[in-house]
Amino acid sequence: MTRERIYLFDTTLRDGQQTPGVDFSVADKVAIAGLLDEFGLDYVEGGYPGANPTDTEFFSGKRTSRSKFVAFGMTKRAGVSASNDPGIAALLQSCSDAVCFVAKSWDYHVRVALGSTNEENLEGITASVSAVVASGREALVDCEHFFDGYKANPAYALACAKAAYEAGARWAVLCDTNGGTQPAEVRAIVEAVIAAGIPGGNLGIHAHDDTGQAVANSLAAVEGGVRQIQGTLNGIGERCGNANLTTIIPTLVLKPHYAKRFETGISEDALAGISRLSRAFDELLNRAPEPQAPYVGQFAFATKAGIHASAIAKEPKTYEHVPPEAVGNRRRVMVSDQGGKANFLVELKRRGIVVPKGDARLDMLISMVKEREAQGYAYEAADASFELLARKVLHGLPEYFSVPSFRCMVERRFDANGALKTVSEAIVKVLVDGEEKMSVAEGHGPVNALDIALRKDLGRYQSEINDLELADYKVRILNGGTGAITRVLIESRDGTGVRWWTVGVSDNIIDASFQALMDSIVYKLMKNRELAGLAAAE
Ligand SMILES: CC(=O)SCCNC(=O)CCNC(=O)[C@H](O)C(C)(C)COP(=O)(O)OP(=O)(O)OC[C@H]1O[C@@H](n2cnc3c(N)ncnc32)[C@H](O)[C@@H]1OP(=O)(O)O
Ligand SMILES: CC(=O)C(=O)O
Repeated sequence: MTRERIYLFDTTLRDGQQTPGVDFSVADKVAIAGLLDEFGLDYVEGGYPGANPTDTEFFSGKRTSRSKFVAFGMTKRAGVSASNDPGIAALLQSCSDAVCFVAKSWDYHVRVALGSTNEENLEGITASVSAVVASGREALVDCEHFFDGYKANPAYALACAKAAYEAGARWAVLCDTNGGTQPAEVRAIVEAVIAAGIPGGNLGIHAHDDTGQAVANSLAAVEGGVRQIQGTLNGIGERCGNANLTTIIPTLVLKPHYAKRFETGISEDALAGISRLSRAFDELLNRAPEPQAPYVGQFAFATKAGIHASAIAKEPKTYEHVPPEAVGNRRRVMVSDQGGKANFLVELKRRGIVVPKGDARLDMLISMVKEREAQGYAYEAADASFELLARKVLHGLPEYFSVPSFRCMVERRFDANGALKTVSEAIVKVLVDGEEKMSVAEGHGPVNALDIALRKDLGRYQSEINDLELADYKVRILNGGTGAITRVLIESRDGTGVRWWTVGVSDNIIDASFQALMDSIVYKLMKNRELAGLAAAE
């Protein structure tokens, strides 16, 4: 059976740019366009040339080699010809393969937002598309508010989409701009549009996630007959975001319901890079990846539950809807108070720690983890602290150094200029090879000062921790009041690019931070020895 082609259109660099807090530089856009192009998207929409200097500069060159490079802009204004409209001129001057117009398709918007007549709007669509087609480029029209418009005035919404199609637009894209339409409505309206004469092969869907249905709406539109899907990486976009391509693409490729009927431009090899793509994008945005994201999230194939872990150890398919490797992700079996022996054995084996199921030390480790979790530790979130604890209990771990005492001070005082200032200082005594070293440091806060002092002089280990950096610091108060128990989680990374999390728990936030900082350094020293093929004690 021949499969129909679904075309994938990425609008990360255009609608994604409308996300609060997201502001791409030209260099960011070049890098992201490169990632999308390499991944195999059919269309990469780069932005709005003429709207701002970044986008105009970005469109001064062609930024993709395989994907069609798309410039976005609005249809011409009423009262001017397409050839005299500065917006159209900027689009035609851009180095793009295709132009995607946004056009009103809800008569209410034409009246209120444009202040023009329905006829002027239709004429604007026809003239704008014709100008792009005459320039030899592909034209697309995002029919803004199509579904709301169709519900209010079906004949006019259809007339807008038809004006685009009949003027030669390759795609009329039906947009759920306000994101409130439900999947069954999307499907029924798409079917009505096709019945009215626009072939599904010329229709696209652009869905927003305001009711958490952007992915469902995109797939409902495919069921209805559209053959282009617009979306963004990790679902970024205006308000609640756009349809998430990192969810839609694996679904189309891996789920037989779609894969039997449709093909995309994404190969299975490329799909195995989608988790990396998603994380590289978050890295560029400097934001933490969403751990529960379908397919690509850190927890997408993670299990805490003992009953699940035991079955997964026998046969992974028991609790996995697709193999994690297919999307470049991995299985994680976590240790916590929700886990049994199976969780621990799988996790220990993955870390190269072999222990027989009947070993009494394993029971000791499990009860220690459960006891500590009851006090507030969270080992499923602190992989490195778990490994240190496991190695200590099962095989012993050398004490590379110890900290007999530390002191942190926070002082609020007037400085020499009479300005009120808060100063944090830490003094740490470290014992290395029997020699006591004392380090003093100032920091932005007491934890920062403690961290700097702790890592200032570790004797013969100092050169080994020079590339150690703290990447993230999270504090959680586990019960209320000023005497509350505090959990601190610290993410560390080093020059090899490896990241790890450590945990500390105490009724004192400095003490909890100290535990997590110590675990981070000890883990780094242990990891260095493993990499060098040395015994942990060397
Ligand atoms: C649903 C979507 O996501 S559509 C994409 C939205 N994205 C953006 O708006 C981001 C980029 N936009 C911008 O930088 C600016 O809005 C610009 C440069 C495009 C225009 O700026 P300005 O000329 O100052 O106009 P302004 O932003 O105040 O208002 C938009 C104008 O476009 C008109 N307009 C809106 N949609 C269309 C359309 N499809 N066709 C023709 N005109 C339109 C509006 O009526 C309004 O005109 P008015 O100034 O006569 O009232
Ligand atoms: C065009 C667009 O981004 C929308 O209608 O949502």
